[in-house]
Amino acid sequence: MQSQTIDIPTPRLEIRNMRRSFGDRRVVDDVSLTIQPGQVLCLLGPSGCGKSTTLRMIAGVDMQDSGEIYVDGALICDTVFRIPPERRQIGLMFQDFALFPHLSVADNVAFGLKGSKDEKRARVVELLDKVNLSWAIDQFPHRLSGGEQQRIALARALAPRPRIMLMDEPFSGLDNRLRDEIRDHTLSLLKEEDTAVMLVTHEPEEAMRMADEIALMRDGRIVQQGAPYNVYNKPVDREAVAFFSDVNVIKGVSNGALTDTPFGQFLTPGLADGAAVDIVIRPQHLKLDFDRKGKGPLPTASDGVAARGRVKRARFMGNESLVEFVMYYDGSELKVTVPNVFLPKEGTTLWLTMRRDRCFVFPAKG
Ligand SMILES: Nc1ncnc2c1ncn2[C@@H]1O[C@H](COP(=O)(O)OP(=O)(O)OP(=O)(O)O)[C@@H](O)[C@H]1O
Repeated sequence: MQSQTIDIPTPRLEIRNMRRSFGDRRVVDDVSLTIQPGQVLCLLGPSGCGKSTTLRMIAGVDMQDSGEIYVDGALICDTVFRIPPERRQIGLMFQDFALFPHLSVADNVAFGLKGSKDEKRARVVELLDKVNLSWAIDQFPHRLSGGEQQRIALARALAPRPRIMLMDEPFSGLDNRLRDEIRDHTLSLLKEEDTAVMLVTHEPEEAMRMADEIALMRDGRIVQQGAPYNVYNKPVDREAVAFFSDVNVIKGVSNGALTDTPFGQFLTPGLADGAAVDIVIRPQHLKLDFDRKGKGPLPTASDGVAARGRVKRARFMGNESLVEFVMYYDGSELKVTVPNVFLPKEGTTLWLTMRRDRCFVFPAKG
């Protein structure tokens, strides 16, 4: 019988079982990740969960208590062996990207480059062209806008052709108007250069926009990892749902693998009788319909189940309206977001329709 070999590409970056404590507090707890060339992995999590510490250890400016770091399959750091930061071929970009104020744009971009004067100049010209700032080659940083300085910092970080790019909230200093444009441009440039990217952010929207893969971090651990679609649509727990958007939590108690809710009975298999249940749904996944003399919509099975609620408050939020309800069934409160302007009066009765496949069922914590 012939044996088959499966060709698994060597990751550009692999970290295994990384741990780091400060005092008796473990801030990075057994973190393992891989990134392929040309792939963007977003390390996403709330402030203080250990993202930057993870990044600093990979960059070599902090040292893990245990764990290993490999680049293209070769060990670059464990607790005994350590290649210094400047020899790791890792590019860094932080929110405070600090260009050298006394150097021209050309000299800033050429700063980490080796080779002849002509070779350096050619690379500077190539990169400034890629970030659409060829015209600024002889300018000094203070003459440029925040967005332009950020693009120069990107060119500087990419100039030595790093094998890996580590980015810590690199866009958070930019105003909203610029941010999306610069994010998209940065992303396409990083892909073009085939760099493996680890981007640290606490903003789910940024991670969804930039990432091929999201690693969701909480209290020093990776709690979930996958493509943005999967992390958003198959969250591991209630906190993971809530990290991406506002949520409604319908509380219930499982009995005979069923839980009563304003929307009828829900299947809650695998839960013991008497177990507390959280049924979680995002406000944008509830649909609204008008009340017709006490009667609501007649949804098909795929539309879900309808229940009556009374408007408690409605607010216009810019792109959408947020309507808060008190449910007739049990007085529980639910929020619904509706595109554009929809501001029903307080006390109006409306029907909410909930699709079961949009809900997440978790055992309640605590
Ligand atoms: N050198 C240090 N000494 C002591 N504690 C530290 C040190 N560096 C980080 N910490 C603590 O470790 C925890 C994780 O910090 P880290 O900067 O990795 O979090 P983060 O997820 O990047 O947060 P943020 O998004 O706010 O930057 C924090 O509570 C921080 O105060």
